[in-house]
Amino acid sequence: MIALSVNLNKIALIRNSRDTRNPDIPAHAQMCIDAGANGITVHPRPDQRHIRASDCFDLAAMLNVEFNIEGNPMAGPRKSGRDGVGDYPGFMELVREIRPAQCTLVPDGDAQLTSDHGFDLKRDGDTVAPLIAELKSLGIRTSLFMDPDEEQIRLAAQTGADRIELYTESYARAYERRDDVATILGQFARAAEVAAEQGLGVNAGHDLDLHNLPGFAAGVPGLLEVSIGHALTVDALRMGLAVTVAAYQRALGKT
Ligand SMILES: CC(=O)[C@@H](O)[C@H](O)COP(=O)(O)O
Ligand SMILES: NCC(=O)COP(=O)(O)O
Repeated sequence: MIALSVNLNKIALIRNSRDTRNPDIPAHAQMCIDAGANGITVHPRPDQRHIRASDCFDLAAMLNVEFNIEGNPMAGPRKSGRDGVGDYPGFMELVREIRPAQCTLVPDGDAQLTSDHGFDLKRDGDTVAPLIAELKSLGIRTSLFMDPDEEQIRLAAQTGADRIELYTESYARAYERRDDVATILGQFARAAEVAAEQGLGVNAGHDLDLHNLPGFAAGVPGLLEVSIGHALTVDALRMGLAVTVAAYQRALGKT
């Protein structure tokens, strides 16, 4: 069974466009859970453009499903600069305080529009490994955001991480273009096989949607979890959140 973890970033983006709590983040997390979501994912960025540190505490207080916090482990403290919005404590500090079920480390720069690459562990492996060890000592499952690159995935295993999250943008774009989907999907399937050989669990995410998800779920062996937010939120504008979450579960082959 592939777990569906709903990413709430874009619901928070709407909330931040007014000085209000509407849409209420914990309430929408609960709607996702009531509709069958297996987990909730957030990506608190230093500029708090969408998910804020305070949201992470609010969610941690009410979630009864797995909580996955994603972000750049090197992101330090940042003043919010906005009345009524708390400061960003730094990614690792936030995770240390909350101790979510899972933490997915993502090598994002502050200026990025969105996550757009996996780790280069040839360069950053020695930096990442002790952070992985600390998170595991806190009882947090660790995952590294990775491109479907066999060599990099082998390096991911050497960091001591529990899982990788395959960065699925290249698959989503190939699917849109209807261009060489089988070849790209084969790269992800091989990457998942290498991960499993290395003792790593396999998650996946970024630009997965109702159209490309069934093929990915069927084509990538041993997939444990997908985290989906952008397309799911857009679909929810059309179909409603509960109906949309159920549709994504069906796209994962669950009835
Ligand atoms: C790591 C990844 O691909 C997503 O989890 C990320 O959260 C997307 O971030 P935005 O929602 O800020 O685009
Ligand atoms: N890790 C991927 C995620 O949480 C959501 O990515 P997206 O569906 O918003 O592209």
